[in-house]
Amino acid sequence: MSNQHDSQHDSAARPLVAGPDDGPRPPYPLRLDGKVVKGFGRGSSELGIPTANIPLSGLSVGGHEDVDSGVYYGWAGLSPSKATHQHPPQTQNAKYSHLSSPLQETLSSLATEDGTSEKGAVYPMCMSIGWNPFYKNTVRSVEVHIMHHFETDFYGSHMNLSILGFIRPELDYVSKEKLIEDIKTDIEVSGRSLAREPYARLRRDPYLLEFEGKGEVAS
Ligand SMILES: Cc1cc2nc3c(=O)[nH]c(=O)nc-3n(C[C@H](O)[C@H](O)[C@H](O)COP(=O)(O)O)c2cc1C
Ligand SMILES: Nc1ncnc2c1ncn2[C@@H]1O[C@H](COP(=O)(O)OP(=O)(O)O)[C@@H](O)[C@H]1O
Repeated sequence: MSNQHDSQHDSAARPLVAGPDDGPRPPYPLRLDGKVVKGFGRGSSELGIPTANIPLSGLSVGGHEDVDSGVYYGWAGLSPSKATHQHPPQTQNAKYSHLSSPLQETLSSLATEDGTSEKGAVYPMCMSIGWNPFYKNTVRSVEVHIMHHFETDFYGSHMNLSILGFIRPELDYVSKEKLIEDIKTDIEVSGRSLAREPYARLRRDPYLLEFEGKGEVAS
């Protein structure tokens, strides 16, 4: 059944954190991984929100084929590449200027903390698993928006994901603008949810930087 959001829908009325404050409860963290592959090319060009896709098989690698479709938040580890070696300026989160200033600070600190090393880098992320009802996709996809400004793309990198909570089911929308508004709220919810200490500390989960034996590493 399709859940179409009507014109009464108000992103501003949504709760701004998801999941219990004392930390993720089973089945979280959910771990999955895969190589970053091409999607449908709509994320950056149509929505202004790039999403790194991993093959659907990433769900079965983690044993999570049955995971509900929807929007989730957590941490993403990226294998070393030109993208992870850049040291962008402080203004890197200018793209989040629509968000409240406490949240911009949270995102900024989450993005610049010692998450980068020669082993790769760990970033806050917000992701969608599903059929993208707005676009009526015929295949399920796993798409990750990393809350960080990259100077280059990173197709071919390996991405390790630790999902810490569920935000909402996937929905259909009356317009592209409504979809974008909800994704921006998802990004805000993810930043606030991950900033809580029991979630923030899971950024150091060693799994996030384990890439050996998981396929080629991008140059
Ligand atoms: C946080 C987040 C939430 C999303 N929520 C929905 C949704 O509720 N409904 C939907 O149809 N698509 C949703 N999408 C998927 C976008 O439609 C998708 O990223 C877009 O189609 C770009 O796809 P592409 O990268 O394969 O080109 C969401 C994406 C993200 C990153
Ligand atoms: N912040 C980001 N989050 C996710 N992907 C990003 C980000 N910045 C750059 N990228 C790059 O952009 C690509 C996604 O772009 P997008 O327009 O959604 O195209 P497609 O869906 O065809 O892969 C990712 O695979 C990645 O290489």
